[in-house]
Amino acid sequence: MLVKICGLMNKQDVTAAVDSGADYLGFVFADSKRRVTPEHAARISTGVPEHVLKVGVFVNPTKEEVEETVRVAKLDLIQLHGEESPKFCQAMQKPVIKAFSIRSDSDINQFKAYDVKHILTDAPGGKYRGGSGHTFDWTVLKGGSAEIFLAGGLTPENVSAAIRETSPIGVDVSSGVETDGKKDHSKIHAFIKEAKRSY
Ligand SMILES: O=C(O)c1ccccc1NCC(=O)[C@H](O)[C@H](O)COP(=O)(O)O
Repeated sequence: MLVKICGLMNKQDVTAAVDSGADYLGFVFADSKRRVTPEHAARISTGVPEHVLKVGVFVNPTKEEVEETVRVAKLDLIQLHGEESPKFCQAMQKPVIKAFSIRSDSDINQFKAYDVKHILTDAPGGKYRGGSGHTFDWTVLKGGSAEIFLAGGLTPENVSAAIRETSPIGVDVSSGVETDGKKDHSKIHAFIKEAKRSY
């Protein structure tokens, strides 16, 4: 089970995620309370072991913006969280995680047009496009055949049930490992332990 800890904003939180066994680290470059600059992401992820991959999260970016951010922040993957087309995803220089907001069964039909590394399913955003801390109806994923990365309102308490119900290839979390809006190292540790145990 792959685990992505998203919305990392400082070195201590990056270290806690790595030491707890995270596979992917997410840095948000879109409009968000968790937004970081490419330079800051580069600074706080210096020294991360090579097997832990750095993911840049974007919403409807330009190709140039992604390329510059990949270069400065030394990203390994690109997460596209807006209405990016299959063609745009194809044009990326790094493997793509394409995120979809899931409102109903029909949303899963969009997946097949995308030839990407991972499909990530998330709850519809609120003020921002992601990181809302809300879950969506996991039963809609039962009709799909794609291997998905599950996100949206996951916590150390519900991740095990979420994995059982949806059999994802990976799980992604941001709000559920925070206390009072800040990453909580004991929650990061508990989340990763539960996710890896539930596999
Ligand atoms: O996390 C954000 O603030 C964010 C803002 C804009 C676009 C995407 C964003 N996050 C992307 C993620 O991968 C989150 O981990 C995902 O939406 C799940 O968030 P949460 O429900 O808070 O666990």
